[in-house]
Amino acid sequence: MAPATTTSVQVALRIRPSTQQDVSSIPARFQRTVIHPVSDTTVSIDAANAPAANPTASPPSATTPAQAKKQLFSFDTVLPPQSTQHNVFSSSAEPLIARFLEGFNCTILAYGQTSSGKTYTMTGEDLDADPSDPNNGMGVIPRAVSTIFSRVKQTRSEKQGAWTATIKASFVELYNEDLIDLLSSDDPSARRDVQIREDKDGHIIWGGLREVPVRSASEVMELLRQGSSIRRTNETDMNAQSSRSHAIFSLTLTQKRYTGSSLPSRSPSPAPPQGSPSRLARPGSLVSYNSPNAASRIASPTFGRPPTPSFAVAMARSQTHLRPHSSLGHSEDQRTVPSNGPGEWVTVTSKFHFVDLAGSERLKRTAAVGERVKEGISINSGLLALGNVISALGDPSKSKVTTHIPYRDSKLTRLLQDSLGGNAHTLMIACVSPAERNVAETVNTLKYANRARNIRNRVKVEEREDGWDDLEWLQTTITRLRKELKALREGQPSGNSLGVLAEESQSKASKHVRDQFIELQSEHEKLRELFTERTEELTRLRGEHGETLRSGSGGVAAATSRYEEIVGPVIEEYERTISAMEAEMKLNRAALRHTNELVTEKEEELASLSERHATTEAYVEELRSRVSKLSERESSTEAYIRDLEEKVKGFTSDSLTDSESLTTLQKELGRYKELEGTNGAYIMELEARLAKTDESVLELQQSVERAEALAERREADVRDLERRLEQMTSDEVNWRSDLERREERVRNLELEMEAWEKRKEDAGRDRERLGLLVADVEKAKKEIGDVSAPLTPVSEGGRNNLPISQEVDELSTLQASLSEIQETHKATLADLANMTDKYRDALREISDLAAQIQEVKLHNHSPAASISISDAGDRETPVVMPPPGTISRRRQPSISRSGSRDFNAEPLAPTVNGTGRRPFFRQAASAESLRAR
Ligand SMILES: Nc1ncnc2c1ncn2[C@@H]1O[C@H](COP(=O)(O)OP(=O)(O)OP(=O)(O)O)[C@@H](O)[C@H]1O
Repeated sequence: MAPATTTSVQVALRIRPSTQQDVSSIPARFQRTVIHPVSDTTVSIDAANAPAANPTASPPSATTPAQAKKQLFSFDTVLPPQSTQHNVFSSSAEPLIARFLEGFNCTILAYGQTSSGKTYTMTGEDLDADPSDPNNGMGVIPRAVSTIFSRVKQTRSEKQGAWTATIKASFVELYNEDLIDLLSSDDPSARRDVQIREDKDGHIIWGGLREVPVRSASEVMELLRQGSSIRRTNETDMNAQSSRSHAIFSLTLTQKRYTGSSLPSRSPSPAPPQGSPSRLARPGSLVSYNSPNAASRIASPTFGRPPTPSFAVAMARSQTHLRPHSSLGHSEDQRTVPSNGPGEWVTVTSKFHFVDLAGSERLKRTAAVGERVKEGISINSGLLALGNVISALGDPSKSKVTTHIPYRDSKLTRLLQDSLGGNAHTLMIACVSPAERNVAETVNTLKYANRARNIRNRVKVEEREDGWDDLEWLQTTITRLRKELKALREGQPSGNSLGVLAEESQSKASKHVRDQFIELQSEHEKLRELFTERTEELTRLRGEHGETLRSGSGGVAAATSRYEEIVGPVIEEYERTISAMEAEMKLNRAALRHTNELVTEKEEELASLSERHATTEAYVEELRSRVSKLSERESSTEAYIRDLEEKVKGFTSDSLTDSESLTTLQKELGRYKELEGTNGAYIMELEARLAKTDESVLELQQSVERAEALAERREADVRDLERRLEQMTSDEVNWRSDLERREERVRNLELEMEAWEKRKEDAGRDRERLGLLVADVEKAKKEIGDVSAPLTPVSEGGRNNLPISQEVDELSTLQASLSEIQETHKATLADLANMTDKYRDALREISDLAAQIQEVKLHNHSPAASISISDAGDRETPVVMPPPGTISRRRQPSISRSGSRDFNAEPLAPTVNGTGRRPFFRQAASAESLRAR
């Protein structure tokens, strides 16, 4: 078996984009993005508002003092919000598929708060889409399934008959601490629970789970759809379709690999016979590679657990002379197969778990009530246990002192035991939301995910001999081996049994040695016979030789030479034969030694088998003793019950005879009942108080929410007022400059007006003068009339002395000066009219200005203006309150009857120098009338 290697849990961080639900459910001021990718492996989070999630948590990997609230976290991959589903799969999940096909167990685990995108990442959208299309919404599971099937197909065609694979799928959910089979064909009410057990090697077994053989990706999608439709989901305030359970979708890949150089001549594994061949074989051991449709409910082994073969499979193996390689202690890679020798079929089983956890949630934020509360508590407690396991495994400071990993604290951690710190390549995809509202949960997720990177798993491909867990098979094998050992010790082959042993347990080489040994033994026998024969002949010859010696010493020399002639070659041959025999004996001894070694090896194997058998027996014994203890306990309980019954009987008979004690007891009973009644009332009262407290908590929650909403509205109002204030401040500046400009113009106009008044006074004086002139002219005209009427007497009387022509001259002179004065008067009147027009224009302009000033005043006296003024405070002098005596006071218009502003009205027309405007208007009017005349 290949040695285990150490590998770290890989962690990818996925930041989801902002969703429609975020926009509608999170107040605008909390929608700000707080997490930002800094590089392909690092993110920074603005955790200013995040409460300390876990005071014992290790500090993040790097935090600069300058950014006390900005924290940096590092991961193996960071996937920004714009990452597509295809990006996520190819950058983090795809590399695991090669490991899975090599025979390693793998796990992909989606972790994060509710609504952070776990289900979207694992399952995604539209399972019927094309998995090779990088632009659709398919998640990690469908893409992985499709890739696995296409690679299996490719390997099958590459290796032809030397490789087979079968895939099975299972789907389980953990809901409120109950494990539910999502692919079970049973009626929901009769559905059997899935149990978690542990085998003697500490591997976790999921008992009673249905595993469905699958032959194509589309079959898997169908199962995925089927299971997902039953999985518990519900709407919460944070997610329209929130998973209310942890779900694990698993694929089990069983590969049969042929290790020989040439193609095998038979199928990898004979189909087991019908029926139950083994007393202890579980249904899981009845794996039929030829009947993929036969979905079986099995005691599904999790990571690292080999399949349990049936006795029939084991027997079939022994009949085909295959020795399980694992019993030789070889791994597949280390195995040395003779280049032209026969190969072996090796079974490798690996599991791929896809885990979609339910998200952690704050019950207040999800607005959970009733059943949702129970679900939320169960989800959170499972995740808390998971967090503790991650902390114990991944916190460097803790891992030094902690040896106990709290896997048993929840079913979730029991299920994931092999994936966290066990035999599996594990990838955690930590999902987070970008919104500020979720920053506390996001920081928590980042901390745990960061810590998970420190978890070390020990991974290996499990290739254990089929049958090690099959007690009946082990017992049969031990019995057979014992027989064979006995036969070997006695040196006589034991028919079929030895033949089976030789074929099963010895290599070709040892068989060859044994054959040679037998051959040599027979040869040795033959030589021994020859040796005896020759020795007899030698003895006879020696006897003959002695007789010859005795009969005559003369022929000694001749006899000796004759003896040497006859015996010499025989002795030489003997010597040769003996040395050859000695060499063969040496060989035989070596062969025997080798055989002895094999026997020793076999004995050791037998000893280890016996040991395991003993362990198994001890286990069985322990179970038996437990059973007997239980039955003992049961019998003692029964005895106790009988005893109690006897006592009750006795008590009844006693009570019949002793009516007093019965009465006392009845009284006592009555008292107890009373007490019970009081207690019941008290409990009810307590419950009512509890309900009230719940109600008030609810009310409190509602009022907090209302207050929050109100605060939000107020904030919006304040923002609006601030905006208006700014607008008014800028308006105020414009108005101020405009006003100053206009005041300047008014001042100029008033100066002009003064000049005109002066000119008007001059014109008045001119008019007076003209009036005098006109009177003179009138008088002159009269005089002329008087003169011209009694023309003759005049020529006779006192004035009669002036010549008429002289008076006529005088008159014409007067008329000429009159007409001249009239001309001047006309010109003056024209000037005056002109001036009056200008003055009216000026008045109109003043009227406009006054109206504008009034508007400004009205603005400045409105509440907003008050705020503005009070806010402006000592910065500026308010525009609406000019100092007394300035020109603006003079320009205040009064409201005439018609509603229009009347600038001729006296109170509104004081002049700068204190004189009223009325005389001026009257003068203007008289000038006007004069002109009209
Ligand atoms: N990367 C993404 N791109 C677009 N939408 C996403 C993304 N991730 C998640 N969403 C959307 O966000 C919403 C919540 O996602 P999802 O249901 O996967 O969250 P969850 O973590 O599984 O939640 P829960 O734990 O409550 O089940 C879904 O509407 C989903 O479509």
